[in-house]
Amino acid sequence: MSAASSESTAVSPATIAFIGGGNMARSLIAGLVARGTAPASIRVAEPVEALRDSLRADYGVVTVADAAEAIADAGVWVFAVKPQVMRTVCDAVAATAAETDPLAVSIAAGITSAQLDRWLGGDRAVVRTMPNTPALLGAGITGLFANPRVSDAQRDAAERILATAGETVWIDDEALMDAVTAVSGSGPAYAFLLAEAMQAAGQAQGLPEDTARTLAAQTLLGAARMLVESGETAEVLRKRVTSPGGTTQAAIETFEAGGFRALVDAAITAATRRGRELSAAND
Ligand SMILES: NC(=O)C1=CN([C@@H]2O[C@H](COP(=O)(O)OP(=O)(O)OC[C@H]3O[C@@H](n4cnc5c(N)ncnc54)[C@H](O)[C@@H]3O)[C@@H](O)[C@H]2O)C=CC1
Ligand SMILES: O=C(O)[C@@H]1CCC=N1
Repeated sequence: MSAASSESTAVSPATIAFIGGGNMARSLIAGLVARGTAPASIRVAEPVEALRDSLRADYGVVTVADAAEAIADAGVWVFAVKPQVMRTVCDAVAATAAETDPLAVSIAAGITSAQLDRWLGGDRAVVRTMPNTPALLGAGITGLFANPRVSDAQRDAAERILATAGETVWIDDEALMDAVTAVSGSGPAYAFLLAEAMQAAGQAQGLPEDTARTLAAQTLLGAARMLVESGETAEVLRKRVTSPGGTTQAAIETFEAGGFRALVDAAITAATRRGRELSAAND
């Protein structure tokens, strides 16, 4: 199949090409198909055969080994590869981008819209996004930034794709996308770390492993639902659990004395800095 279709009319704005069919692409594809996007309108370029096979088997999407085949007739290209290979991947498809003028959507940490625009040959419509893994359940959140070349229709198209993964929030200042990455892109891992630590501490107090795991997981789920559904702040909800002189106060004072807030701040600062480093290191 030719990489660059000479007939631009063959390009469909409704056809979505994923370049990279790994974990995050799989989550987004699951959301798109579950919410009604025709699998035949989704192309996935993924070099690993086993991943291609499972995407085709699970979602009925069209899978190919090479990006050139996936992008030929697609109006939207979703770049879902690691930041470290993004430049090489863009170089390989830049000539087609110049011919077909697609909307380029990236989910890569760190990589800026200006880099993507430049690597795709310049004057390209680019939406830089940062989803997270709860996308797999439609319970994710994605930050999005559009460069000035993106039309209203393309903005809507990007929003529709990422909305299948959960909530969306547009960011006007791209410099803040590294902070979005640090808070919500990486954030599920922080919740899982807390769950691991709560489970281990519960086991250390004598609880059976399964019981400790269920107690920790269900507690995080319930607390997260209260945060989202009650309309109250985390501080108010925390104080309501904390009876004066009670068990929670004993725990919270221990967290505060151990520098919990400063530690979270340092962690999110480190993740934000790493996003900037990924941009510079892969330019
Ligand atoms: N894992 C996460 O929680 C999140 C990841 N991201 C971003 O998503 C991107 C992908 O991350 P994951 O899905 O976790 O990684 P992954 O490693 O699971 O997926 C990347 C896929 O790209 C494929 N690939 C490599 N070279 C390719 C090429 N030339 N053409 C087509 N495919 C190629 C790989 O075989 C792999 O399957 C990264 O840029 C990451 O920053 C964004 C939000 C959250
Ligand atoms: O750790 C990472 O670099 C990616 C981006 C956000 C979540 N995972």
